[in-house]
Amino acid sequence: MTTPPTPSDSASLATSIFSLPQKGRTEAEQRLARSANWRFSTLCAAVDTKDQYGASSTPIYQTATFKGMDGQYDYTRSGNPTRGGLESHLARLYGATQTFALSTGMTCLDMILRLVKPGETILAGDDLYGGTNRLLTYLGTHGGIDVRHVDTTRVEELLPHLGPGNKVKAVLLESPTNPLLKIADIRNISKAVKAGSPAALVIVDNTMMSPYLQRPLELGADIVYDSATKYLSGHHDLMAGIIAVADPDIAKSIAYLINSVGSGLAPFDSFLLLRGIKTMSIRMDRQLLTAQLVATYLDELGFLTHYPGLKRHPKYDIHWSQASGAGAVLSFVTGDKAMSERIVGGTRLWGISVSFGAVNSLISMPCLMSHASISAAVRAERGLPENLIRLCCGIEDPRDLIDDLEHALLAAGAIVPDHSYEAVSRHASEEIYNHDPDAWILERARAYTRPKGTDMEKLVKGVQAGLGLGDVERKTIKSDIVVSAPGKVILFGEHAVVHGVSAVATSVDLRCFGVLSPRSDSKVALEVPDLNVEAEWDISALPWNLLPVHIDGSRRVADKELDPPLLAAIESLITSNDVANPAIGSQLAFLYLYMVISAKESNAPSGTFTASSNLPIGAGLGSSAAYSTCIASALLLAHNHIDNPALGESFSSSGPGISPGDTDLIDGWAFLSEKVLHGNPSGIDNAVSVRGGAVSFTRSVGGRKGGLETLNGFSSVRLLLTDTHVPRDTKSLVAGVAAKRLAEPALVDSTFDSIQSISDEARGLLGGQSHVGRDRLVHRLSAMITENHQHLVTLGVSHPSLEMIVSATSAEPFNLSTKLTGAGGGGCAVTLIPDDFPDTELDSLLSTLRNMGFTPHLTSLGVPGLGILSSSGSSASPSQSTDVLPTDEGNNDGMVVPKRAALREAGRDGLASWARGLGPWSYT
Ligand SMILES: N[C@@H](CCSC[C@H](N)C(=O)O)C(=O)O
Repeated sequence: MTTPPTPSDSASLATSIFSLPQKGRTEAEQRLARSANWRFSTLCAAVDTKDQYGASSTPIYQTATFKGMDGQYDYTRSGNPTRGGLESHLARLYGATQTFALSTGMTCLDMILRLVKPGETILAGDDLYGGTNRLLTYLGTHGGIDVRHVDTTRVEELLPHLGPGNKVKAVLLESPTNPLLKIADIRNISKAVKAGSPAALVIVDNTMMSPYLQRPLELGADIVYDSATKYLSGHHDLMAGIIAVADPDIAKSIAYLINSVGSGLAPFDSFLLLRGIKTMSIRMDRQLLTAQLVATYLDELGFLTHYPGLKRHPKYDIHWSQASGAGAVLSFVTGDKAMSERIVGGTRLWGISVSFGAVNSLISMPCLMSHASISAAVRAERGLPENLIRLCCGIEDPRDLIDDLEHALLAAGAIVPDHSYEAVSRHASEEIYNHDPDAWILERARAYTRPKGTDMEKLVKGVQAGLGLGDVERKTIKSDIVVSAPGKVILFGEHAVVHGVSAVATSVDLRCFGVLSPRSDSKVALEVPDLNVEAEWDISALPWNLLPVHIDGSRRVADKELDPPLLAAIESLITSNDVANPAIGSQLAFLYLYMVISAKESNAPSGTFTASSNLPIGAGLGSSAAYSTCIASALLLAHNHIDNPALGESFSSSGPGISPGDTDLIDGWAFLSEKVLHGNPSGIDNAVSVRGGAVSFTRSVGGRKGGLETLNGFSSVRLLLTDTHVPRDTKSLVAGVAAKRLAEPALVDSTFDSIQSISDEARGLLGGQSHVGRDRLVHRLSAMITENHQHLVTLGVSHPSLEMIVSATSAEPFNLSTKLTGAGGGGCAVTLIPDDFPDTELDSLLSTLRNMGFTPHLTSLGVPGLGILSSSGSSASPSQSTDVLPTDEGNNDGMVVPKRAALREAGRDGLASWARGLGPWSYT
């Protein structure tokens, strides 16, 4: 090979802190000689550290420059003692003359492939990591390099390319390949390349194995590289890559490139990597055992499973002749992409993520994630199944990992219980595991079988047969149904509303989001991560016999009242009947609506409802009504009781929407759910949540007529909602006002009259009848907010924390109007933000409030009500049940996360952008 000119400082890259200081040289050399006989795990842990203070772990030399003119180091791009220490340590692990630590595995490949010149040829595998394929494609299109993909599992496939006159400069191998775990015969390929193309370099991406399991330099390869982000570091907390070479000339060339480009690993990452390496062998020992169990389990269940630890792997013997373990990555085929997405979305312990080698286990669909940068056509050409699932085992207890996977396989309908299997007791199972994990896993797999056929109907029948359900036709939805609904603030009239005064409430742009996703195991499940709720029920175990009305078909119109015996029976299924506890209430309300809307068992669909909200819970902002609206609308959509905007079944000729009839229907069911949660709610919260905008509500008191009026003239206004975090007791605050009215009737009644006038004016302004301009509207609303707050102070329901917010916001330079909202006594305050309020002042107000210990949320009033994701619906294509989050590359290289999982993981602050990214929504 041609060696580029070697700069004098390149030598510093090839040196380590333990080998250099003259004082310790003899000692270091002695230790090196002794370490020649040490086994791998000893080598991992025995890091040779020399430093002036005797530090036991290699210090971090966090410096860019080094003083002096004749020292070993001058500049960290060229060499750094921490990186040098790491590289010396790694050289022993790889059996290399020299190793280099770089910023990523892909940087390693970039450096190595710079040794190939335009016009020369690279031979690479046809099953390989998507990022590698991307770089090779780039070199082919931009670097004038002839890149050829061949089946590297067959040495004879390479031979024609190595014939006379060939220009092969690099043969790039993965073994096992990513993600199909195919095996290349490194030893024989190296021999063939040396014979046919002596100038060519055999390069091995060893990431799947790490030097612990496979050392390709010993098999004849010229250059090995590893993504140290994986097993070497082991914790997914850094990115790094390692190049290992045997030939000093190749080492010089690589050193030259690394120094020229500046791709060496930073000191802190070098330190972290050095720390991770010490535990590599024990981590991997555990990971390998688990991978073997998982692969055996899937194989026994009848999935086509790729793992070189399985005896029936076509290259089992070759793999074990060149490696000492099968690794901790395996992949399997389900035959159905939608099913694979359900499996991936159904796991808890297995994290949905790219990469592998970390202590925590990961699950992914390569075609949608790590290999998405390879076009679908090329993937198909190379035989990479779209439904392939890749599993990367961590160090968790294998029993928990199998439990979790089994649960997801069952829920996805990928396996069904084998009815003929006689289960062993839990105790016996533990005994078997303790004595013989291989026998244990075979026993586990015997309990299930794969359903015959792949379509959903057959799967569901398989589940029913397995559960002995005879002819019960269990329904499921075909794809995710995604809904959202807003919370509310009472703008005017709280407390007075209890005594017959009108209240005005508007929707607020903080929302609950819900996804109803299909499953096919005859279960219904509820997940509300904000409340730590994760519950599932066998549909057949629900108290169907207690349903009050037995009619054909399911229920379209909501009952006016709850059915106490049914509610009590559902309560008994839930571990506690403390309805006031939102975690319990959420389950009760969901199951109640689920049963009553289904009306009979055979109508009840299998599914998982997942809800998460960015509304503070229990702060008087209508979080329960938003949740109720979500469950009601999702269940009604599942039964096709309301039109699905996704299917173009809209009422409006101008585009998809939710008809007034459907809006009323949803509101009725949301109100019933509110009754489950609150006993005797006014109905204003669900009305606002379903309809959005603003409503005026008058309670029927003392024979006077009450009612609800939609205020159509309300357009969105900015609002600051500030949570005091002071807990309050609504009941005692309401009782306090009633007691005050008894004690001071004249004062309280005149206060109520004033509040009624405010509500009347608000009704006029917001109802669209009075045609005032926008400025005047905001000005009047501000004045009425200040006035209404004073009345609430008179009623005795404010709190020092609320008064602090009122003073802070009304002070110069802000001059804003604030009132308490809801019950008062703590909870939230609302501040109207005029349209022309400067952003700089808003920022300063937000920090003022935060410094006072409050949490302000900037939001809008009068936003739309119930939303249904337009691309969701019971008849949509199953493949739409995942979200593709495009990367910055803007191609199809995206990360796909099942909607249910993405919702769980979005977190309070990420919900709104998650929802926006899903596609167009239809609103009431
Ligand atoms: N978006 C990334 C995906 C990284 S995949 C990382 C790893 N090699 C794996 O196989 O999981 C990219 O485009 O590179």
